[in-house]
Amino acid sequence: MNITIIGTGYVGLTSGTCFAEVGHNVTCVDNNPEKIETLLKGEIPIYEPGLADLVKQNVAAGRLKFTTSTEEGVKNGDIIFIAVPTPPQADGSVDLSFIEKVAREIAQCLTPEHGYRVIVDKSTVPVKTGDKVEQTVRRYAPEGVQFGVVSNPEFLREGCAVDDLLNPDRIVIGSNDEKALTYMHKLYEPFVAPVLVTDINSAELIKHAANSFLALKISYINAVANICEAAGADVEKVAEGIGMDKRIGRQFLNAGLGYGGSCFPKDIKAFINISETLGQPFGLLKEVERINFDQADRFLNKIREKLWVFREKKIALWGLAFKQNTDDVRESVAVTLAQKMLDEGASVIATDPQGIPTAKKFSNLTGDITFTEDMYAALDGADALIIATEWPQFAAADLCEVAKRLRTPLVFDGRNLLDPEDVKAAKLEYYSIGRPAIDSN
Ligand SMILES: NC(=O)c1ccc[n+]([C@@H]2O[C@H](COP(=O)([O-])OP(=O)(O)OC[C@H]3O[C@@H](n4cnc5c(N)ncnc54)[C@H](O)[C@@H]3O)[C@@H](O)[C@H]2O)c1
Ligand SMILES: O=c1ccn([C@@H]2O[C@H](COP(=O)(O)OP(=O)(O)O[C@H]3O[C@H](CO)[C@@H](O)[C@H](O)[C@H]3O)[C@@H](O)[C@H]2O)c(=O)[nH]1
Repeated sequence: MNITIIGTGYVGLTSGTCFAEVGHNVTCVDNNPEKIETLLKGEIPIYEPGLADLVKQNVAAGRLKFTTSTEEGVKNGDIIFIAVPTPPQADGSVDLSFIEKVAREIAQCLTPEHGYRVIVDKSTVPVKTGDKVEQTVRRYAPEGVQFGVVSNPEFLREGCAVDDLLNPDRIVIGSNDEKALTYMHKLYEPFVAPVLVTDINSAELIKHAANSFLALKISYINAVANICEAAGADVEKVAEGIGMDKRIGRQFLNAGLGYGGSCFPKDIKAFINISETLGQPFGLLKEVERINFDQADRFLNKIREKLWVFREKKIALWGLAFKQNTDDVRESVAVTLAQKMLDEGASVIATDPQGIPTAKKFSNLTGDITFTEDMYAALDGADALIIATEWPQFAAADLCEVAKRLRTPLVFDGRNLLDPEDVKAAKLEYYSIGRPAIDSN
């Protein structure tokens, strides 16, 4: 089929490439000329494992194209996806101006000669946005244009997006238009995954409800971790014990510094706002947020307690990305921690396998911060090591080397990555989340 994706960011580029990979002809549109230029040169603007090769292969096969022209995209695509940002506003509500603009642009490019078109929203949007998209396209399109509107929320995780797209747990298709549904079934035919068809409002709600539930699991285990700390129990054992119940499951029960990234913080805020707007306030989610934001402060207090003050302290920071296997630093807890320590006068030397260029470009860190590619060099002469992102490289660190390089063998592990037995063998003083502290003696 001929597919167009408007918005070639994390979601647009990875999903467009995966649609091409299963045999569709895909045109990816973006209004950022720099991004399209990079892609046309054969480079990709983000780090996502496996994506660069897939882009190259599908461009070479003639199935994947990039352009800045929405007109060209609309001409090429029987199915037109919208994958533009839906950022939060100050009150938590969603800024839908990017969606509205694209809906208008699509409408103005459509002609009756194009025949029937399906307009699919893949961005994460508040329930009832589909209605607005339909009204807007209807209002701005020339008379005689035929189209259907679909909500097809995206559930990919950064860092494993290609696999999530090619082998999804489920595909959710929401539409009240039978013809649009036929197109969508054909589009997803090459995928071996259950397809759930719903009305458009339910599909939109599924996305916010799913992200909120995952965030709730994280805050739940973090609250349990704090109880474990007070009681001298081990949250890792507790999570294992809870997670062995198939009804609960072990995933998303990793205690730590809490959730960050471009999705959970904004989507939980949005769902709180949506529920209030609909007159059904979702107080539970406010508590999820509170627990999450307190996690980083609790961790900082733990560090302050040992270092006394940050001023004139050199801190080695392992992690800048909001999670492992990505270069994305949007709403990264690691970056928040770094800024708070810098504000209190620490000098920070940070490392991350992929996040250094993005942190330099986007995170606006101010103060005495330097970066190094070498995770061990970051430790030289530092007063403490802080682990803030769950990269496997950090989990597999040579802890004797860590102890040798630090000025004082103090380690604060915000992601519970290190094995307590290895920590003891390396004679480190060690503090993590919801697990007993380990003394260096
Ligand atoms: N990042 C994720 O892991 C993820 C996963 C699932 C859903 N989502 C949702 O998908 C949506 C997009 O997220 P993202 O992370 O891909 O954002 P992004 O910022 O990485 O990409 C969005 C792209 O849209 C482009 N754009 C904006 N306005 C445009 C216009 N008028 N015409 C053409 N291009 C335009 C931007 O230049 C940018 O490249 C959001 O609603 C987000 O919540 C994101
Ligand atoms: O047990 C866990 C799992 C995750 N996290 C943190 O939670 C955040 C989000 O992680 P993850 O969900 O793996 O990454 P995202 O790429 O943000 O993916 C989420 O957000 C996307 C955008 O909406 C959805 O598509 C995905 O299904 C959803 O998992 C990160 O800061 C992680 O460090 C924890 O603290 N503990």
